[in-house]
Amino acid sequence: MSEVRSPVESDIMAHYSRAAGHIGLIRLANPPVNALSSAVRHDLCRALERASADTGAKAIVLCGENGLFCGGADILEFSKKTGGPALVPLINAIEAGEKPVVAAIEGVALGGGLEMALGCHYRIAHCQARLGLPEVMLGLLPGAGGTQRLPRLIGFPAALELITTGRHVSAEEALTLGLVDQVTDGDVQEAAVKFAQRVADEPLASRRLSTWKPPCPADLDTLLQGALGRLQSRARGALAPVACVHALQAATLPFAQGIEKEQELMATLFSSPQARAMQYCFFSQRIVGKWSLAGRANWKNTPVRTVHRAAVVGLGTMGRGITVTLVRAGIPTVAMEMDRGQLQAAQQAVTAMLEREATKQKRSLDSYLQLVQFTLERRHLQDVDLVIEAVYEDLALKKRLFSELCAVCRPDAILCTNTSGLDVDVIAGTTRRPEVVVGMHFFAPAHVMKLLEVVRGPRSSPVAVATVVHLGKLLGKVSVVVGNSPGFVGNRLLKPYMEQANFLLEEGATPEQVDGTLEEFGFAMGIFRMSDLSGLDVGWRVRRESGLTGPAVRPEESPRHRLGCRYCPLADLLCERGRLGQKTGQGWYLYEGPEGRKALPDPWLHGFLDEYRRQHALKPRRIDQQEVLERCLYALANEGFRVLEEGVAAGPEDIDTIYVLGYGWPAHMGGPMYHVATVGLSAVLTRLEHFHRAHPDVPQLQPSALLRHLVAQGSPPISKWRELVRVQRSQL
Ligand SMILES: CCCCCCCC/C=C\C/C=C/C(=O)SCCNC(=O)CCNC(=O)[C@H](O)C(C)(C)COP(=O)(O)OP(=O)(O)OC[C@H]1O[C@@H](n2cnc3c(N)ncnc32)[C@H](O)[C@@H]1OP(=O)(O)O
Repeated sequence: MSEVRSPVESDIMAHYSRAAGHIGLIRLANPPVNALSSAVRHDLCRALERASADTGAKAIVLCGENGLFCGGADILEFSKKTGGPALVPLINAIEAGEKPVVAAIEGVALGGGLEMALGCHYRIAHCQARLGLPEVMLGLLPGAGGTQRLPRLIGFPAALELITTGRHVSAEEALTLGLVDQVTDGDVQEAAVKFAQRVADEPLASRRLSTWKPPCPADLDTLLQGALGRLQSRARGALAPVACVHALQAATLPFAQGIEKEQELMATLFSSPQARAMQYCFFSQRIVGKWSLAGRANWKNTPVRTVHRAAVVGLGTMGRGITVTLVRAGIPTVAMEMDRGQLQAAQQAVTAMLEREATKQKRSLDSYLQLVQFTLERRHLQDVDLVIEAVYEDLALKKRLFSELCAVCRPDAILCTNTSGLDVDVIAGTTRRPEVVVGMHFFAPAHVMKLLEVVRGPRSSPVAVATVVHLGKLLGKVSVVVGNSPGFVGNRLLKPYMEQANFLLEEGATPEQVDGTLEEFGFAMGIFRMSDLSGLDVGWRVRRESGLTGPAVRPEESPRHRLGCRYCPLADLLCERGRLGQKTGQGWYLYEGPEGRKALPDPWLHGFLDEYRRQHALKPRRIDQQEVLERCLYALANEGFRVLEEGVAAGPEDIDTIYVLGYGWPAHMGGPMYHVATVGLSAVLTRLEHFHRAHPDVPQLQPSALLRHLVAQGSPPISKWRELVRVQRSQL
């Protein structure tokens, strides 16, 4: 492809040149993702003017540099007042132009990027490209005509699904949906130029989506009402998905009216606290990738080892999910068990999971199965680059296993433990190579949940940490590097949160009341429903091992106190009665039977709570929603400040990412640290002081030193905490 570029044009962010065969070429050049910043929009307007004035160009190809079409509007600009041409009229101008415009999509076309492509008259995609309207994930809607053009092009049902989930689709799926006109596995710009030459003289009128009548299904109202109902119950107070449906509803109106409605809805979302919170989440998930260790090693200067072959040892629920995750990412994996019966059961389960995956990805099951080797034999671990241990959460067992792994694996093999809170350094200490040992804490179900806590032990090498973080990215996870503290970050913060919920039961609340309040706040699941789902025995075992309950407790000790601090034995009492949660059909709730899913209020439990309060002379009182939220969430965030003080997490973004991706904290509320920053640190401090005065035997309610310090500093914005904490720690 020949093109003429002047030196001046090479400096601008959307520049115009001429490709072969009378085709004008506009290239977006705003690395890393060609976001449509005000400067890009400005230059794009100029480039369009030049292209339409160029009498030598019969058609135009619009493409992006850096192997990527466009990542959408510049999210950084959302919190600033920026000028530049607005996107809606710009896209309207592309569509209204007299020359056909062909979008050449490679890499991604997302958000405003895809909306711009929808304003083009044709779309050609590279086979590896991904397309989507993910604005809902940022608390917004596709407000550059996307809610109006997409249903006109692909119909309401598909548009509704794409816009309300923000899901990216592959080029192949985009072709099936009619979202693109052609897919190529060659050079997409060359294909687009050839395509543009072919269509240069075709009439344009029928290619302008704004003139199309949307294909309205007879049951459109039912479809949209059904979606609204589902979203309102699932999105738990999130505004954006609901606004997306309303905007789509307006696509039945003439285009100009539909756009007006879209803009009106966008304006309310754009300035909403929810959108700010979700955009904070977006950037937090990128900030956590920029880890650094105590020395000078960090994400930029540390080499990564390629994992050509991995192994998973222990094929229970977690091990199976981890195996599927590795295989799905194309990594040859040894899947090992110690017991033949267990291995057979795991092989069946993993095969069934991979079969579902193959159907979803339109791939053959064999292409997955050939990547996995099920085995009972240790010798198959000899040539792997990385092992993930996923055996039962028992320190002695893990220690034994790691000393065996050290003997059998290559000296440079990285040895990871999927413990959810045990001391990674103690495990590492059983090997001769503690530097290759790293924690890799997956969340259940491991093949679904996006979060990975990467636990750096004090002796983990930077290369081992970097390799595990990189592997996490290949597996589609967001890795957060955390310190080796009991429970790491996620489970450590869960403890005070759970404790407060339990204390509230002693004081007069019911599980339904606490969960209802948390779910109304936006949690996918209240704390008691979540405990029932994970199994009450998990925490019971930890408490027995740490001597908080069970035979180690001295008989003279009060059941409601341990080591001078308040203790609530309610969960232990349920476990002693065999009420372990969903798996036994009874826990904090009643289920239709063992493994039942629907949590029903349990009259027995209510009677049990009454009796417990009587026995312990606890006078039940009315507890309002505000107290439930403040006690549970402030205690959790207070522990978050301690975790920051101790350097177990590098910044509030790390904690918030962990809670949003791993613990069902609603993204539209930002995360626990973002939440307290929004409430106001001074107000949170006052409430914690109040609660601690009322409950002096609960140390978790005592405000942390960092919280006090931040308040004393005038409550700086959350974006400044990371640096403040880093400086404070470096002075210790
Ligand atoms: C009063 C009414 C006012 C109305 C005003 C209306 C204005 C808006 C009009 C229309 C609506 C359009 C809205 C949008 O388009 S919103 C944006 C939609 N796009 C996205 O959500 C895409 C977000 N990006 C991604 O998903 C990924 O970054 C990726 C798939 C593009 C690339 O992934 P990967 O290779 O893994 O790289 P990173 O994620 O690490 O990103 C690299 C780097 O780039 C930054 N970045 C990515 N996308 C954007 C963006 N859209 N804007 C700004 N910056 C972006 C990212 O933060 C990383 O930065 P770094 O950490 O500093 O390196």
